[in-house]
Amino acid sequence: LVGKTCILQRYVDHSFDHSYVSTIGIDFKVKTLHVNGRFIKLQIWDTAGQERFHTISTRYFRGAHGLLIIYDITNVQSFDNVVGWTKDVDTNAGENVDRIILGNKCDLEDKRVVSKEKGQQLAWEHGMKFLETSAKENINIEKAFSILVEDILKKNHSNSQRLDVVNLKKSEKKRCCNR
Ligand SMILES: Nc1nc2c(ncn2[C@@H]2O[C@H](COP(=O)(O)OP(=O)(O)OP(=O)(O)O)[C@@H](O)[C@H]2O)c(=O)[nH]1
Repeated sequence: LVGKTCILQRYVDHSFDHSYVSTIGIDFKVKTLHVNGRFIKLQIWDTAGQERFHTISTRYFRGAHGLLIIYDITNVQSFDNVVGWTKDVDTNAGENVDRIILGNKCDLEDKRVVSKEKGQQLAWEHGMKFLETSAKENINIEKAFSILVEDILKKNHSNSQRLDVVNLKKSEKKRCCNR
């Protein structure tokens, strides 16, 4: 519910849909970019936020070049869950995988419960980049992806035919006693 699907829709389809349809399992969209005279095909995976899909989601970011880890600035639980996700990412994604933390729904300033400083601090502690975004108002969505793509390209993936970017929506995850 942090807005993963909306962020992807805003970035790829340039639209925002108010109706909410929970992602089941996994979904992806493709976007082609023209960077430095080359065409880059981005495959962006949208993983389900619910705990019952956790294993699937984890499996999908193993092969990724970059990860967006997203919370909702109006939901403190989603922010706490990002901490859990960063650990999962450390375990399952390679060290070389570029990561960015996004605090989404920044248009809802009156409902904010997570300060921008808290988000920046968390990202800094994990050596990640950070942005506040709004899929609804189209704030920093393009920028988030272009920062990630730029970092990926810098990291010598330039010969790769395929760049997979996982849109990690872990933030709604509920921690379970047997994990
Ligand atoms: N105000 C505001 N609402 C947003 C924003 N992004 C998403 N939403 C709303 O938040 C709800 C959830 O959005 P989704 O993109 O479906 O969330 P999700 O993280 O993909 O959810 P799951 O697929 O269940 O994991 C929807 O009702 C959206 O309209 C935003 O930037 N601002």
